[in-house]
Amino acid sequence: MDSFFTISDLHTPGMRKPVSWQIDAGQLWLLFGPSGSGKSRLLKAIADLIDHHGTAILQQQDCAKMGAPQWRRQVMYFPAETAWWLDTVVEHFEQTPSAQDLAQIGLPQSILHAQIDQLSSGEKQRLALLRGLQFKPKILLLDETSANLDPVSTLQVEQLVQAYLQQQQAAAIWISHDIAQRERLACPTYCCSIEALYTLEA
Ligand SMILES: Nc1ncnc2c1ncn2[C@@H]1O[C@H](COP(=O)(O)OP(=O)(O)OP(=O)(O)O)[C@@H](O)[C@H]1O
Repeated sequence: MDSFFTISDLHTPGMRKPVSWQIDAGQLWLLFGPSGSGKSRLLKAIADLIDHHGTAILQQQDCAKMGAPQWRRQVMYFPAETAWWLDTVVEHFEQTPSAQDLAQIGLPQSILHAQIDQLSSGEKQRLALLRGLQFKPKILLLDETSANLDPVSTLQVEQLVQAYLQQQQAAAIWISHDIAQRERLACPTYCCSIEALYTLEA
């Protein structure tokens, strides 16, 4: 049977070795490793945001044969530092999130009309996640998505991601330095150090 998502010999400057990886629908992988070891570069290469060698195939669709914007909507990178380009929160959404959508990640409805430059980094990370999920990506590439959050908000974000993966039969790679989070979210099979990926032969 064809695999859901396969990367083969993926390599870019900043990564020590090419990486190959097979990921099934519904899986949530926690990726960890020392600072500067290439975790973010790997996720950016998977999302086709930076020049790279190797292949990435999602449900038999080859990244190399697809336009970058279309690929990035399906294989979506959520950076640690979120990007905003308009004045207020609501202007960045295709569909205005409901009060319930916001409440599930601990945010009030009034935040929709807040100025972007008045938000904390943790508020921006949660809003960026909500915004990205509206595009229904099949692969979430989460770069320290809860690093700026308090414990309650962290749990809310974890629940949102887990529910999304089940509902949409999507998959995620989540970079996290938080050992407790790794234990909560991923059974050992789905927890992986970048060094282990580097040692696997393609
Ligand atoms: N354009 C580039 N060309 C070559 N190397 C780069 C480039 N950009 C970044 N690097 C280097 O790639 C290495 C890996 O960076 P990366 O951001 O992937 O690390 P990381 O594992 O995500 O670290 P952290 O946990 O601190 O976020 C770093 O040494 C960085 O300096």
